[in-house]
Amino acid sequence: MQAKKVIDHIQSWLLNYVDQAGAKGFVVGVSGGIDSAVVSSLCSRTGKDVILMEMPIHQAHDQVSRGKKHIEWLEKKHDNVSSIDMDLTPSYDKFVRALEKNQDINSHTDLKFHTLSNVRSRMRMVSLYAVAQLNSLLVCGTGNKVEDFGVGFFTKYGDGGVDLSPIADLMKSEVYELGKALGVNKDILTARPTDGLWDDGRTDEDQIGATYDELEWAMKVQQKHGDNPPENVFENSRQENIWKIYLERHKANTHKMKPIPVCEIPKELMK
Ligand SMILES: NC(=O)c1ccc[n+]([C@@H]2O[C@H](COP(=O)([O-])OP(=O)(O)OC[C@H]3O[C@@H](n4cnc5c(N)ncnc54)[C@H](O)[C@@H]3O)[C@@H](O)[C@H]2O)c1
Ligand SMILES: Nc1ncnc2c1ncn2[C@@H]1O[C@H](COP(=O)(O)O)[C@@H](O)[C@H]1O
Ligand SMILES: O=P(O)(O)OP(=O)(O)O
Repeated sequence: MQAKKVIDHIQSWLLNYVDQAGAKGFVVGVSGGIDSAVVSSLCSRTGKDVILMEMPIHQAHDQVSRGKKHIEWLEKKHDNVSSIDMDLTPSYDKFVRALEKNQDINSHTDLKFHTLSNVRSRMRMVSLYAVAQLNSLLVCGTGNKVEDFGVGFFTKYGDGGVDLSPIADLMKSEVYELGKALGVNKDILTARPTDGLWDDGRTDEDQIGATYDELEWAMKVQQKHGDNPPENVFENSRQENIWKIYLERHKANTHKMKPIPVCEIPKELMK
């Protein structure tokens, strides 16, 4: 990949899109992870208004401080960049208490944590859109190709609810390459990817059972062979297992990758 040229390409794409939309710039949630670090850096380079939002919800300290450091770096470097620190923890806690009054969430621990992880992501989406509308900005997405079109590892209408998606045609390893070329700091480049949505601090790899490199490999297998690759594609049992993990997630999450189904009314019923 020609990283510098890809950066210029995305920068022009962002500029063209925001201009034709008649918006003033972008709002980006910054988590301390690589995807949001790269997207916020790319948006900052456009010269348009950029608001970077840090939105902790019972967040691990290291994630918050990586995010803050990155935001400070971009604010120093670019006059068009400003930031908002919005602690969503109290609102989230209130929401959980209200939910508990109406739903028995405590008897299904796994389902409770899973559900609430997605609530966190959706609360951030609500906050990003509020700030976007108040400032005539667009909500810029941070999903990469493996998350968005491979395993569907994002929250529907949470971090998946965005206006435009500048890095969704790049594999995770390519996002790291851009990160290096953009000068993103080492703490972010070496942090283990995590959605930061779970109190026990589990990483994406802990959740999925495969690394992003492994998932990338599986996605390439799918691109080449479809959903039924020949046996000889797999060199060992680990590869067979990764393929199973990948395909299962891909199939279960296909609904997130397509427009929502609309019930078409037969013409004869409309007469
Ligand atoms: N980028 C990241 O790393 C990132 C960000 C956020 C979340 N995550 C992770 O992603 C996962 C998201 O959880 P999820 O996928 O269970 O939640 P989700 O809310 O994204 O998707 C599940 C919901 O989709 C709907 N749905 C399910 N099947 C459907 C179908 N066939 N057609 C239409 N709609 C359907 C239902 O409303 C269901 O509750 C979690 O594990 C979370 O930790 C990762
Ligand atoms: N703590 C956070 N502050 C701001 N924005 C955040 C935070 N955590 C996540 N985000 C945004 O959501 C996407 C996806 O997050 P994952 O950590 O991959 O789940 C992230 O890129 C931020 O834009
Ligand atoms: O989306 P981010 O920025 O949180 O990156 P990662 O998923 O690598 O933590």
